[in-house]
Amino acid sequence: MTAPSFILRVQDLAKTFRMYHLDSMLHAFEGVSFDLHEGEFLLLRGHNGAGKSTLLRTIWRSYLPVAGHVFYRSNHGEIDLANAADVDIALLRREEIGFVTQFLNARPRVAAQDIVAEPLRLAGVSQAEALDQARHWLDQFGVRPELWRAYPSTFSGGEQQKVNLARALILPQKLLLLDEPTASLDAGARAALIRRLADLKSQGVAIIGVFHHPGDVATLIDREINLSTRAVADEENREDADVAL
Ligand SMILES: Nc1ncnc2c1ncn2[C@@H]1O[C@H](COP(=O)(O)OP(=O)(O)OP(=O)(O)O)[C@@H](O)[C@H]1O
Repeated sequence: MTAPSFILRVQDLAKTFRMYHLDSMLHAFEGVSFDLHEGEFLLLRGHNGAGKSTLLRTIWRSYLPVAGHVFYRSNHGEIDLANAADVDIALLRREEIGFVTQFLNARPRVAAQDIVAEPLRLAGVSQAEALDQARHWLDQFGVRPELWRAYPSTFSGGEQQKVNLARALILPQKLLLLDEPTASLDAGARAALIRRLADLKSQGVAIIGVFHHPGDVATLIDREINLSTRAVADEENREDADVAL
């Protein structure tokens, strides 16, 4: 049987930060390689400072790596995210790759429901339908109806996070990067998030996530990479893991 082709192939990826004020370099991670396929859920583990967030941000291309490749099979063809033009990265972020952090980038005077509906509007969904779905997801994540038309800049940390998740997960993407998305969520919202991730995974969305309480997503995990020990674990067959760190 031929192995399914990858969505993401990370090859010998390394990120170093230059600490100008100290005139020194800090190695966040190096030699990271793995493949990710449709519908796979990869958990990133490691101690504080092991490089988990930095790896996600490098794949998302907030950071440029100092070495390696991030081959991504987009709907427009294969592209190396490590070397792609900013304009291509912007397009992929709009259409195919999602990134959820614990922090909402709240824009002034934009209502919660409009923030959540925006990805659907950009995808051509009508205003009425997009708002309907936005309210559905705000409700699923436990945002009170009286807040739907309010501005999230004044929301609590957990409420902002719920708006963030509703927006990020409203439209299935090919690749989803999650940086501690459960950090400030209550139990109800955590359960809603896990249900939504299971649903997206079954639709073929490939997911890479960092979770401080991985037990939350235990049922979804296919593979793990530990950036502290460079160990790789494959749920099904450790010997056959196509991950080489
Ligand atoms: N912009 C930056 N400039 C300089 N150093 C940075 C920068 N971002 C991260 N680092 C350093 O890179 C290392 C990895 O940080 P990172 O945030 O990726 O770790 P992490 O594994 O996500 O940690 P945690 O579990 O604490 O969130 C840390 O030592 C951090 O200080």
